[in-house]
Amino acid sequence: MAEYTLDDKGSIAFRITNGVTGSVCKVAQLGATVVSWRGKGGDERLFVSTKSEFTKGKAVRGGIPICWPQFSSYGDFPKHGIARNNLWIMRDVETDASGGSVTATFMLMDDPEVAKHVQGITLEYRVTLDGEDRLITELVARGHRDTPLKTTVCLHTYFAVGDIMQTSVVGLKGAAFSDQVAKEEAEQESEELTFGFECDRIYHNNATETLEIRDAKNKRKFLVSKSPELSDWVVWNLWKEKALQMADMDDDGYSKYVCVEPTRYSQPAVIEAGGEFRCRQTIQVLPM
Ligand SMILES: O=P(O)(O)OC[C@H]1O[C@@H](O)[C@H](O)[C@@H](O)[C@@H]1O
Repeated sequence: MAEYTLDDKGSIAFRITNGVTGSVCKVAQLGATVVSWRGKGGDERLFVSTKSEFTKGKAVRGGIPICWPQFSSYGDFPKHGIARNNLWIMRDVETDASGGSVTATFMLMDDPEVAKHVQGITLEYRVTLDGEDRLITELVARGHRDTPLKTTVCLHTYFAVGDIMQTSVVGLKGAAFSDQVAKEEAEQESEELTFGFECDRIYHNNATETLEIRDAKNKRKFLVSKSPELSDWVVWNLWKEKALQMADMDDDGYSKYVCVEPTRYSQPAVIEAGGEFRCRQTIQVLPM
């Protein structure tokens, strides 16, 4: 089931409910950003800063912003692209009675702001609450233009954690990464990546399909998986000092989230005329 609702700042959002599992998510019209995902018991799984503005032209600070057609500032598009801060429409909702899943499909609205940056691409986003209480988000970009478009992409998920000091990311031991804070290449030595500092890392060309986020304070763990089209993992927490400087982040916001982001960065995707690019993340929450 899906219904219109308002997000926290009074702008339009869509509430999607899975009647079988009891899970509910909320997708803002702004950026088709999934801004809430709760299980049957009401536990919130995504972090959203209370200072998020929810206005066109600005991304939501939290949830799952879609960074497309560019990850970060690496290219000619605005930082993290134009999908996250423009308006989307909900196209339809399908319920798969046998599998117990519900999928809402969103389309990026073709308005002048979008057309100013990229033309001849249809962008579709499918948000599924499946029968096993998983959240699946899939982005599909279809080309109908004469020239191919080179893109990078990132599903920039802010996971809600009880305390960042009791949080770790597991599955990256031995992985090479670009440290965007120290501006150097490094390799992860430990089994668990723990926090206590500004962390901004691109684990490039990393084929690990699933990472585990241990949220010890909430006694739960997230399993986050990426489809093979997403070649990289990004892990980001801005930490104390930068949280104070960031206008749309709560002062203590850094302690309540970790971003683990399935990303396509190392080798940009090329969308040919008549072709498409598809990528997906799947998230599950388990007790710990
Ligand atoms: O402030 P923004 O544009 O939402 O970006 C947040 C962060 O997003 C991460 O993906 C980047 O690796 C960081 O470098 C960046 O700071």
